[in-house]
Amino acid sequence: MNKPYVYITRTLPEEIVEPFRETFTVKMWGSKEQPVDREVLLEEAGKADALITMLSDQVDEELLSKGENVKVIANLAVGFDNIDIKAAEKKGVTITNTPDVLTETTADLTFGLLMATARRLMEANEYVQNGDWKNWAPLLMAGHDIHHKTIGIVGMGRIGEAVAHRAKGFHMNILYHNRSRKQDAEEKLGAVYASLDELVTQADFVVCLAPLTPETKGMFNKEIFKKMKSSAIFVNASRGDNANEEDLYEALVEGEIAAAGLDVFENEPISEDHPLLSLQQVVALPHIGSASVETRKAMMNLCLENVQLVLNEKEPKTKVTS
Ligand SMILES: NC(=O)C1=CN([C@@H]2O[C@H](COP(=O)(O)OP(=O)(O)OC[C@H]3O[C@@H](n4cnc5c(N)ncnc54)[C@H](OP(=O)(O)O)[C@@H]3O)[C@@H](O)[C@H]2O)C=CC1
Ligand SMILES: O=CC(=O)O
Repeated sequence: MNKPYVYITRTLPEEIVEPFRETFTVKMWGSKEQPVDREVLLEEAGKADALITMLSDQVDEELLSKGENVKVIANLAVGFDNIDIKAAEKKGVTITNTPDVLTETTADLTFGLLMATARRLMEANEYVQNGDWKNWAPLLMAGHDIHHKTIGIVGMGRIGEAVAHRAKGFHMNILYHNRSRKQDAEEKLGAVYASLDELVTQADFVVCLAPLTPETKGMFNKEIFKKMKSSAIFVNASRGDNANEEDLYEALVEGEIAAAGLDVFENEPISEDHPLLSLQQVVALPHIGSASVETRKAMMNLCLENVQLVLNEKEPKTKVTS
């Protein structure tokens, strides 16, 4: 009997894929960095029983209709805004993602980004490397305190809560905003529920960790930035589209907020001449929230395990539903 055919849209380490070659025929797009050509993906979908996709691949009706035999698509991310879940469900294709295994790693990065932005670490590093450091000065590279300040987390889910744990260690006051209250986070962490307006007016650090949905798209806009403190720092580690970048740029230039730490952008990779990158008070990272070697390997393994389970007519570990 022919082995099921699994197509992976990037080159993953052979040590991860190899154990699965006994049960599947695996083919991978030949680059670790470049996204798969759309035409190649459509063609491969036509031959595949399963796909492993990246967050940069659009899984839409066109792709689903080409993949006549595709039973499962495992997305190497917890976010699944690149996938038309309803269309997949209509076609009977199982979609899986990678929750939990990346939570702590992404929280580390989010809190690290908050710290780097508040304490101007990137600017200070560049200052030293450029040979500009000639003297010690009382206000040289002075930034903003983190400890005992107020953090406002929009999207207090798995990662949001893990960020709140870190914030608690820094004796921060924790506000959060979700569509529903999280009693456990309130009890364990002393987090206080707030409306979005209350949160953005009171927080020193506004951290977005909500998924990208029609409801959250552009939620950080001109009006919201205007409500923030002029000393506020905005951190976005969820999806770029949750913030309106033109409005963010204006808020930073007009001094309506103090700084921004961004791991995600409306268009990724962000172009090097993007206005946001011209601002010293912006720390920009290339979407590396979950990028530790350990976590990325765990995510890859989870995708492969989910594919194996579905192809063996079993429930996957982490199925996404609409
Ligand atoms: N930068 C990076 O590399 C990474 C980014 N991410 C991003 O982080 C996101 C969160 O991941 P994770 O914590 O695992 O997801 P969860 O689903 O656990 O958490 C998402 C939270 O957002 C809240 N939420 C949803 N809709 C809204 C809304 N309209 N307004 C306010 N809150 C809302 C949910 O609560 P409720 O339903 O009550 O509203 C939930 O608590 C991912 O979707 C992804 O986009 C994840 C990993 C790495
Ligand atoms: O952005 C990354 C994810 O896992 O979602």
